[in-house]
Amino acid sequence: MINQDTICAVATAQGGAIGIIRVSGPEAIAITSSIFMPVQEKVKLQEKEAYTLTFGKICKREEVIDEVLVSLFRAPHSYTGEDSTEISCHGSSYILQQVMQLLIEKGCRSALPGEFTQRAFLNGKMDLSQAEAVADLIASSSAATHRLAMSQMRGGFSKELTDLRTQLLNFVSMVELELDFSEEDVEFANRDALLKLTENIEQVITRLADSFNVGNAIKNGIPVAIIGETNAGKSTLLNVLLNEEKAIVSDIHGTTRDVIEDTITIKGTLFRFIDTAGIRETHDKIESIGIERTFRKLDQAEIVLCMIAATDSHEQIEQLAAKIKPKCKGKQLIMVFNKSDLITEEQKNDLEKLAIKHKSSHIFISAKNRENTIELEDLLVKTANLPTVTQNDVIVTNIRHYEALVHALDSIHRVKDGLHNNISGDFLSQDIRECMHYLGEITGTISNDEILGNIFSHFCIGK
Ligand SMILES: Nc1nc2c(c(=O)[nH]1)N(C=O)[C@@H](CNc1ccc(C(=O)N[C@@H](CCC(=O)O)C(=O)O)cc1)CN2
Ligand SMILES: Nc1nc2c(ncn2[C@@H]2O[C@H](COP(=O)(O)OP(=O)(O)OP(=O)(O)O)[C@@H](O)[C@H]2O)c(=O)[nH]1
Ligand SMILES: [K+]
Ligand SMILES: [Mg+2]
Repeated sequence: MINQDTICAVATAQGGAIGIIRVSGPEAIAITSSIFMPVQEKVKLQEKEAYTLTFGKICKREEVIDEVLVSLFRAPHSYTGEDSTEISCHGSSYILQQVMQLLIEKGCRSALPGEFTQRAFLNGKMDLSQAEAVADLIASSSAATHRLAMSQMRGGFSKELTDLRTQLLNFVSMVELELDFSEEDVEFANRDALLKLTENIEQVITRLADSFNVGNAIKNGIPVAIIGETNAGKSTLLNVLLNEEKAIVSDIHGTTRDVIEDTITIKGTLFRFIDTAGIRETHDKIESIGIERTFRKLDQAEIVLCMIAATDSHEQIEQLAAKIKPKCKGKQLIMVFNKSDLITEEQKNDLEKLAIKHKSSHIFISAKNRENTIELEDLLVKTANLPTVTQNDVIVTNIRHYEALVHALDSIHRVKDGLHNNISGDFLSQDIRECMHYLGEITGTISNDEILGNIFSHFCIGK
């Protein structure tokens, strides 16, 4: 047994009708029993079977704190793999604190964030990527994020990586066996078969690493930067898209100085809208810093809304386009002509020609009057073009996993090059071992306290 402490925590959010306290560890049942009196007095909690529910009361000296239900789990058949109980109380924070205090008096310790799930991991109930998916599942707020987290929690990702690792292990064992017979110049590991396997592994890892683009977009939102000259109406548009007065709007040029961002789901796609400081020549020090940030955000965006007041002169528009277009390579650029309420049909046709000349998709809106803004939203969803995911898709959503995959890919490339160049077995085995190491980091076969601490400390208490 790795954990000798018995831990307890409130597992439910405040404000509900019922509040649940979770207890887990070797003394979980004995300690719970010591503060709990079953209504049927002959019954003893310690003697009850696993997966049963017992009704009774919890008293502090003479005073009844609450009437509760206690559920019972016996190791290894529980979430943590340890003996566990759950005490369902009425959802008063006073009651829950009183029960927690009693448990602690009898020898429990308050659980750290994520400690139940950490124990589940340490007791082999799940691997590390599955444990991380538990946190994602709790945080999921859309069908897509739910599907990704559910697929990862149920082990789709783990299975794929474990399979790869097993293949590599078989492969490296043979190479290392050859090293033992180095005098005799034998070849147990058929180099052609190895090369084929390497190419296969390279393909799988590449696919997984590439899926991070989609995974990250689904989980954190597709970054959309709203860029343009001062007073183009960027902040007005942000507020319309978010349906909230998030940014200050005024007729003063240079109102927005710092980057303002927030996410919202439009037709099932999560977007992260980023309002930026308007671009203009300025001697104002703070505004200049804001404009620098604008360009940095432009860098991170996948979609760029280049906002232009339709009332601006052609020359001004050309200048802006010249400044922004070169910075949008590999991004989707949409020219948004705002304030179309202020222009004539003729002016509109002129601008249309300009947009066609620049070969970029464009739209006319009036942010202030909310004209055509729904069409802009539709255009955004179409431009984002996110694939719909199912629970069977294996998609990387976690930056830690992505980084490990990039390292693994690097090592597998070296293996491949090594095979092509006929390098010696000991170098080959070193590169294979390295690849295995990085894959093992994802599932937690390889882990250290720092990594674990970092992961579980971001969980909520009681999970
Ligand atoms: N009340 C309550 N609800 C909950 C949880 C919980 O711990 N308590 N969960 C927790 O987050 C989730 C459910 N997860 C769980 C996973 C495994 C086991 C469990 O007892 N597993 C045993 C038996 C499996 C079997 O019957 O085959 C095992 O793994 O051996 C319990 C809960 C969501 N809802
Ligand atoms: N007529 C008209 N006015 C608009 C429209 N959209 C925004 N405005 C006005 O234009 C002015 C500037 O709007 P903002 O949203 O602050 O512009 P911005 O691009 O964020 O400006 P900076 O933050 O200074 O770069 C405000 O007075 C808005 O009310 C529109 O569609 N039509
Ligand atoms: K402004
Ligand atoms: Mg603004």
